[in-house]
Amino acid sequence: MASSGRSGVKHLSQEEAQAIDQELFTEYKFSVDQLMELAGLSCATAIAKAYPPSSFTKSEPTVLIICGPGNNGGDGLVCARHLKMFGYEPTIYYPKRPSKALFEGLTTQCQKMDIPFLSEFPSEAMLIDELYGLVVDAIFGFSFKGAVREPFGSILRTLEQVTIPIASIDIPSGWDVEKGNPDSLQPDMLISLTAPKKAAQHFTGRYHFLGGRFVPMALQKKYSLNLPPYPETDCVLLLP
Ligand SMILES: NC(=O)C1=CN([C@@H]2O[C@H](COP(=O)(O)OP(=O)(O)OC[C@H]3O[C@@H](n4cnc5c(N)ncnc54)[C@H](O)[C@@H]3O)[C@@H](O)[C@H]2O)[C@@H](O)CC1
Ligand SMILES: [K+]
Repeated sequence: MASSGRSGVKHLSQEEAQAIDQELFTEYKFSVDQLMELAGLSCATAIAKAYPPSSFTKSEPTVLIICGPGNNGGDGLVCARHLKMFGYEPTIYYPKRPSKALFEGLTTQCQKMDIPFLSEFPSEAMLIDELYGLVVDAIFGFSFKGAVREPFGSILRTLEQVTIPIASIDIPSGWDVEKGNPDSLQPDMLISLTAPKKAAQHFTGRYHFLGGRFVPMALQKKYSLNLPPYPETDCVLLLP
């Protein structure tokens, strides 16, 4: 069933999100690297708009980025690299790394840019609040299904306790892609890539951005995305 939010933009089911993703690769011949770069850049840009370095109360604009095992995690690695370029101090936690050239390359790029990778996740939410000004949740995106498996269950339980803002990439992790999850993370920011997923209708944080300005018009029309126009050359748009 079609659904749309206040802006009139379509909210996608899990199946539709995966179908558009596949079509971008198979019919439109984009590569994953290309779209991941644009997705990650959108996320870093949205973060820079909502939380400029000058707004951080810490002496440095420190950001903890938690990357999951799929492409959502890849978006997080790209986002970290751009945040560093924008003057932030990102730190990455990446516990489950796929052995694929794409992810290995993105990891090396971050390492060579002196972005630290934590070997263990902070055991207490209080430690995260003390050390960082923002958390980026790049754990799960639109392919998440079922009950959360470890080590991500305990990571999410810790994140539920932090008081600093959380910015979620594409889906707040632990949320059902269509139904949401009132008992899991409640992020302050959501960056919906391509188009919001149905779960975004349960988002109550301050900033809902649309990002990933790469969907060709014919594909937007085929899926009736009804995307609002992005301003000028911007790669992100703040939704009402
Ligand atoms: N088409 C698009 O719009 C684009 C999507 N991108 C990103 O790609 C994401 C989708 O990526 P993927 O399809 O790789 O999937 P995800 O990154 O959503 O997650 C899949 C991974 O999570 C694991 N997983 C799934 N359910 C789990 C559970 N219950 N407990 C523990 N682990 C679980 C899977 O085994 C798999 O390793 C999007 O949300 C978006 O962030 C971008 O990279 C590029 C463009
Ligand atoms: K996420």
